[in-house]
Amino acid sequence: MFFVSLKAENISKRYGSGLLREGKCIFREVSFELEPGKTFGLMGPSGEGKSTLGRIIAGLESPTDGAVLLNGNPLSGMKKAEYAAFRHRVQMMFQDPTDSFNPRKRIEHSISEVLKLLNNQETKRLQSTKEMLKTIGLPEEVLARYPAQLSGGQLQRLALGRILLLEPEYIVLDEPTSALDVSVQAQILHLLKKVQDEQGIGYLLISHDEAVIRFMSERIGMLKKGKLDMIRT
Ligand SMILES: Nc1ncnc2c1ncn2[C@@H]1O[C@H](COP(=O)(O)OP(=O)(O)OP(=O)(O)O)[C@@H](O)[C@H]1O
Repeated sequence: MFFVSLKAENISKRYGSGLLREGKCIFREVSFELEPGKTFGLMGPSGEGKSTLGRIIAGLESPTDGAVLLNGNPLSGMKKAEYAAFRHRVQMMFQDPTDSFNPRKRIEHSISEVLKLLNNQETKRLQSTKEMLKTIGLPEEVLARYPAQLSGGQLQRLALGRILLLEPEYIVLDEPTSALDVSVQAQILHLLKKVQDEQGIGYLLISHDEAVIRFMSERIGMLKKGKLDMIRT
């Protein structure tokens, strides 16, 4: 895989600003870089803007100032098709896996929706699904179940598996284990590490849990009082 860098450059975010109002500045001039196969851990107290920063680097929200750069190209200057490709390459995984699946549909439906987006043939779809289930360590029986018939850990594995079908280069993991029992948290973290080793995906890991961040991350930043301080470089 060739080196694809994803950078936040002097990002500031203000909510509620307009022509006449300054608004509330959440953070100011934050810069950091994600690299393939590595994890940047983002920690900090609640409400300091970790999730906002994650959404900005995933292209789901715009910064008030500064830029998100993919291989040096600003996201804000991308054409529609380029932006769609960016959104494919940079995925997001959330805290509560039950929110990631339609409760009224069997798991196989949610998985095949993603595969259809990729325009794969039926046989290729079947093969990708089987390989994905092997990677995340779940049996094929789960496909016939409804989300409520699976545990939080199993659903979070599937949420990751569904993202992996898109072959992303980066994943923003927003508190990926916070909704899970302690015993299951470690399994998910180990799975994330295994997948990263095998596929070279870069992670932005957001967590309020310092132990999780320290276990997973090559580099660590603390977002506090509107600033990002590097704790491990
Ligand atoms: N759309 C919005 N409009 C106005 N303010 C917002 C909006 N989204 C977030 N905020 C505010 O921005 C701040 C940062 O929120 P954010 O969720 O990014 O923090 P966080 O560090 O991820 O917190 P937590 O760990 O509790 O999720 C909060 O004060 C929040 O109220």
